[in-house]
Amino acid sequence: MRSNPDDTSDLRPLSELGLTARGGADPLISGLSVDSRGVSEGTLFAALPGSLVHGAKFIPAALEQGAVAILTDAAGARIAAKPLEESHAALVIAEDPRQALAYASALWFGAQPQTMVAVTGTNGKTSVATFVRQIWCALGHAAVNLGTTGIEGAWSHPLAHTTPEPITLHRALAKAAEAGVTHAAMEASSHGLDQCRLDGVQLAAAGFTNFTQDHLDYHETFEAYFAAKAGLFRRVLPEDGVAVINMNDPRGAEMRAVAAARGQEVISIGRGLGDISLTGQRFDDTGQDLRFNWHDRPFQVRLNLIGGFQAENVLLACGLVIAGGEDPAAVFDTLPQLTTVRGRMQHAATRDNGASVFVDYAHTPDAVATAIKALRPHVLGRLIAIIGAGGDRDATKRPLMGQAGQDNADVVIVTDDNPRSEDPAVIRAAVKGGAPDALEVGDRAEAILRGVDMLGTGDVLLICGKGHESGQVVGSDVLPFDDVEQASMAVSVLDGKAI
Ligand SMILES: CC(=O)N[C@H]1[C@@H](OP(=O)(O)OP(=O)(O)OC[C@H]2O[C@@H](n3ccc(=O)[nH]c3=O)[C@H](O)[C@@H]2O)O[C@H](CO)[C@@H](O)[C@@H]1O[C@H](C)C(=O)N[C@@H](C)C(=O)N[C@H](CCC(=O)O)C(=O)O
Ligand SMILES: Nc1ncnc2c1ncn2[C@@H]1O[C@H](COP(=O)(O)OP(=O)(O)OP(=O)(O)O)[C@@H](O)[C@H]1O
Ligand SMILES: N[C@H](CCC[C@H](N)C(=O)O)C(=O)O
Ligand SMILES: [Mg+2]
Repeated sequence: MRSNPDDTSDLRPLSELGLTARGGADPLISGLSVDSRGVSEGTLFAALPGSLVHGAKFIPAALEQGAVAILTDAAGARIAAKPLEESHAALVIAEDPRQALAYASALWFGAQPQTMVAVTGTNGKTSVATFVRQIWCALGHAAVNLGTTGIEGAWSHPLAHTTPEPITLHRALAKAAEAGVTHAAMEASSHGLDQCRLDGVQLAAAGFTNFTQDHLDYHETFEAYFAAKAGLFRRVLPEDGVAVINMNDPRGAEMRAVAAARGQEVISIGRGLGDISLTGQRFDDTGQDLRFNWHDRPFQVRLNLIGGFQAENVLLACGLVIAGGEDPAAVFDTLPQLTTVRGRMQHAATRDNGASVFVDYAHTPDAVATAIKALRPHVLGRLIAIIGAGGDRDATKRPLMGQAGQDNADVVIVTDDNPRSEDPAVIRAAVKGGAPDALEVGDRAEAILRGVDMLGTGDVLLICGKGHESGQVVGSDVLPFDDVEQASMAVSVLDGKAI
């Protein structure tokens, strides 16, 4: 184990990273990098096949900056054949250099929290990982969750990606372990799985929430998207690991079969079925009461969380914690202590007339439908939904998100959500394609103000899409923007209070 994950004075031979170079070369390595711009004297440069360019194109630059070893694939070795031949750098050719990098990063940084679990699925990963961390903390463990909202809990650290690339991931895990973190729950995004970013993590258990449309811009087909997610059980979770599967999802049985084929123990979750079987759910203003069975033993608990789907996420989280070795009854005892995940069905503000505003991270068609339906039992009057879709992301989901709004809400307002490099009007038009009756208000702050202004007694406004996010990405600028803040400002302005 490295005493300091950032200490590059600690040189180690390439062979200690599980890598074998051509001709038996075994140089001392000072650090790892996937980007030539991060290479310095003694670095192992991983020249990875990219979506835009092959990293091998940057091998000459990496060699010039002092790289002593290159990890790439056969295509990369061909691209940089000449500069490699002229250099003394060790060359490691791997069939899958991304996976080789993941294993090497795990060995380089060494320490990981002792008990780690991962969760995949189109929606619910952040929620499940956060609940797992909350349960572990309530049981007295030093625990973190790692994903879209960064690393949170007993140790915190910001992250740019839901599943960071292996060097960033293992550096963070080593630092967390160093700080005393013993338990970690991480999100396994489909991009992360497809690129083997978490293949070096030692998992005790892995969970599957659900499978619906997202990220077809990257995976292209539903089957490729499912195969990426199935990689968590097919490849990353070891045979003695436990798979925790939501059997209510239409693809749950298929995912269970993937796990069973590896000989993994399965804990199944479902409504009226499975090892943890949800048998009753009663909603009120501040949350819900749940009844469920753990095998044949019934439990009844209070959940201070809004949204029926959060019960599924919580029970999946329980399955993961139990799979990690905790006593089931002790796990279920902690559930009344669970708190709202930031930006997921978060209560943001209340108007003087009693109408409420909620903020939720629904950014897929299924999530929009699920979130609106989840609020319905809490709404006496009209349910108004604000919807937008991100630029430079799966364009085919846009009309489906609009339609999910139109089918389930009483009023829909279509607005902007991170247009990135695209023309926001084009994105809004696509969303409106599925919600022809929607009101279109491009400026998100104005959309929120208009939505709050519509609220009569008993009405609820649901602001979808940005959840915990703190910025609106327009072009390459990130403009400060927070839905919760905007909602409470709108309420203050309209109810005549000082801001
Ligand atoms: C689409 C995607 O996932 N891309 C990832 C991929 O980059 P790429 O294949 O596009 O890279 P490229 O630009 O073609 O370059 C190829 C290689 O050359 C290297 N390079 C490039 C330029 C240079 O000067 N020198 C150099 O060495 C790059 O570091 C790269 O390794 O490999 C890179 C290195 O491993 C990743 O950093 C990068 O993630 C980018 C930044 C990204 O935005 N990914 C997003 C879409 C993502 O992963 N999102 C998911 C969220 C999913 C969810 O919502 O559930 C996530 O887990 O965060
Ligand atoms: N079990 C679920 N079933 C359906 N929809 C859900 C479920 N859990 C959460 N959602 C919806 O998905 C949204 C995002 O939830 P969460 O952030 O937990 O998902 P995620 O999988 O981490 O998303 P991302 O892909 O951005 O990382 C929520 O705000 C809610 O609208
Ligand atoms: N992890 C998701 C987040 C989407 C959030 C939404 N606000 C958007 O920008 O589309 C993605 O990158 O697809
Ligand atoms: Mg997430």
